[in-house]
Amino acid sequence: MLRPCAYDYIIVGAGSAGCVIAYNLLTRKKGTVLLLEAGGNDNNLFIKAPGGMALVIPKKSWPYVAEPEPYTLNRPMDVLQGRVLGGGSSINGMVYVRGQRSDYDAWEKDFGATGWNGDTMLHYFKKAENNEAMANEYHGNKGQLFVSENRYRHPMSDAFVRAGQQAGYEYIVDHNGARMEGVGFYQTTTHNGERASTARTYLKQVRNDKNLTLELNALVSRVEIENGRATGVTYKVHGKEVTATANQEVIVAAGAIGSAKVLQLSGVGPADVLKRAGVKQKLELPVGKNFHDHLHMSVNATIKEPISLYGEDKGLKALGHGIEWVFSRSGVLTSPILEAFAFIDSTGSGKPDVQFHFLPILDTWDDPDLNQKGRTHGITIKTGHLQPKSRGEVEIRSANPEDLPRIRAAYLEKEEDVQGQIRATKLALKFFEQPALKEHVVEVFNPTCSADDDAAIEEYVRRVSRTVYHPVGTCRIGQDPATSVVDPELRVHGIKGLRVADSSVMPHIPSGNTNAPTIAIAEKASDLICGIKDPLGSQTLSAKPAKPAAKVREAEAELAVK
Ligand SMILES: Cc1cc2nc3c(=O)[nH]c(=O)nc-3n(C[C@H](O)[C@H](O)[C@H](O)COP(=O)(O)OP(=O)(O)OC[C@H]3O[C@@H](n4cnc5c(N)ncnc54)[C@H](O)[C@@H]3O)c2cc1C
Repeated sequence: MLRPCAYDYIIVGAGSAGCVIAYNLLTRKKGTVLLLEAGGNDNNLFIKAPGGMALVIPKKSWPYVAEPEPYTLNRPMDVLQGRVLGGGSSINGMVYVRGQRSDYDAWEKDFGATGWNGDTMLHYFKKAENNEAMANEYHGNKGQLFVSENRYRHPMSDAFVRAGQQAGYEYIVDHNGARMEGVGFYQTTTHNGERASTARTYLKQVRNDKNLTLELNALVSRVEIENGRATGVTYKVHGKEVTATANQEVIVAAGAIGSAKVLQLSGVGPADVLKRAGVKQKLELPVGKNFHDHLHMSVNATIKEPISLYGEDKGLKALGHGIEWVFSRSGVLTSPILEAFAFIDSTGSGKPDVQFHFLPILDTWDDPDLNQKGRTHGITIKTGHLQPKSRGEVEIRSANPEDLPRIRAAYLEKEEDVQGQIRATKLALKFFEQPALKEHVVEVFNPTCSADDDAAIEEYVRRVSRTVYHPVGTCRIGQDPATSVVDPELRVHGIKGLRVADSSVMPHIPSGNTNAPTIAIAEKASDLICGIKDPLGSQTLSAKPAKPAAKVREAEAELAVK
C-alpha cells in the first residue's frame, strides 16, 4: 500500500524530545503526525535493563567526534549521541536531575527567553513526571515519565554518601526539591527495574494510533523551505529518497548536533559555513554557534576488598544477575551504576557549580586501559564543573547528510572553565580523605598529585577531562536573529511553519544533567504548538522581553555567542 506523503505535522528525530511532542500532538488529536528517526527500534535487552547501558551506547550512537584542540591537549573527543528510537533517553545514564530554578530564571532574564523561567519549567517538570514515591509541590505523579529511586544500592555508594557528610555536606533526600546542594542518591528515569526512555513511556502509549506514521532508519536530509515557509522534509529510507509535505508545521528535534546539521543542510545558517559545504543559503542565522557541554574527570582509587562491580559483567556472575533481573527485576542490572551524587557550591556564590557522579567501579569507559595496568577493584568519582563559559560550534562539512558535522567544541577554552574543573577535582580528592572512603582505599591513582598542586591538577584536567554528553545551545532561544535561532515560541526566526524543540534550544546549559530539562522543553513546545502560551496565567509570562531588547542583546553578546 502506498503511504500518504502529506501530514499535518512532521517531527524530525524520535529522541528525548521528539517522542514527547508526538505523544502530545496525537493524544490532543491535532491531526496526522510523521515521526522520522534515523536510528532503528529500541527492542534491545541492554536498553531495557539499566545496567546494560555501557554495552548499548557504542552500538546505538552517532559517532560524533569533537576536533582536537590545544586546551584539551589535542585529544579528539567522542561526543556520542543516541541514534535509536528514544534517542539519548534510550542510552543515557538515567540520572534524573532538573538543575536549579535560577538556571531557568536566567534564560528569561539574561537571554530574552520570555516565558521560560523557574516557575514555568517547574510546571513542565511536574507535568511530565510520574514519580513513584514523591508527591509534593516539586513532584508530579500523573505524567508519562516514570521517575523512581534506585532498587539496588552498592555498599561503596553508601560509603561515598557518608564521606560527603563527613566532609561537611548535607544529606539530600530530594535533589529536585527545595535544596540541591549536598550528597545523596539519584532519582532515576526507571520503572519496575527497567529504563524509562521517552520511547518506552510517551511513545509507547500512541504507537498504534492511526494518525501516527513512524519511520525508522529514515535519515532526514533537509527541511523543504519555499517562500519563507517550511513545506515538508526530504528523507532517505530503505535507499529511497522521499519528500513528505507538512500541512501545519515541521518540528526539528534531532538533538543539539543533529538539529544544527539539519537546519544547515536546509540552507539555514551562517553564510561561510554553507558556502564551504556547497549548500545554497536561504537564511542567515547563527545555527550551530553557542555549542556548549559539560566536562567531567574521573578521579579513581583502588580499594582493599574485592567488592566493586569489577567482573560482575562476566561469566557466571553475569548470568546470575541476568536471571535475577529477568525473574524479579531486581539486583545490579536495575542500577544505572551512577548511583550517588554530590552537588557542591565551590565558590561560595550560593549556587552549586560542581557535580559528582559516584561509581562503585573503576571507570574504564573513560580509560579503557585501566584494568590492563593491573587495577581491578576500585571506585570512581566523576567530577565536573556545571557552568561552562566556553562556546564552540557545529558545522556541516558538505551537502551530504551522511557526513558527520565538524564539531569545534572549545572545551576548556576559557580560563574560568579550567579553574572550575580544578576546583571540582580538589573537592573529589577531599572526599577520598574522609574516613568512610579512606578505610576502603588503597591508593588514589588518578590524579596522583596532592590537592594543593594547582599546576599538576591543571595538567590532569586538560589531559583527562571528557564530555558527559550534554551538548546544548546550537539553535538557541532568543529575541534577536543575530544571536539566536528560535524565538521564545521555538519558531525559527524568519521562517513560517518551522520550530526547533530539543536540547539545542537551551540558551545556557542547566546546572545538572540534560534529559529532564529537554523533556520539559518538549512539553512546553507541545503546548506552544497547540496555542497554549501561558500555562500558569500571566503571572510568569511577560508580554515583552524581561529586559529591554538592547540590554538583552548586550547580555547575549557577552554571555552566549562568540
Ligand atoms: C551516553 C549518554 C549518557 C547520558 N546520561 C544522561 C543522564 O544520566 N541523565 C540525563 O539527564 N542526561 C543524560 N544524557 C543527556 C540526555 O540524554 C540528552 O541531553 C537528551 O537525550 C537530548 O535529547 P534531544 O531530544 O535533544 O536529542 P536526542 O535524544 O539525541 O534525540 C535526537 C534524535 O534525532 C535523531 N536524528 C538526528 N539527526 C537525524 C536526522 N538527520 N534524521 C532523522 N533523525 C535524526 C537521532 O537519531 C535521535 O534519536 C546522556 C546522553 C548520552 C549520549
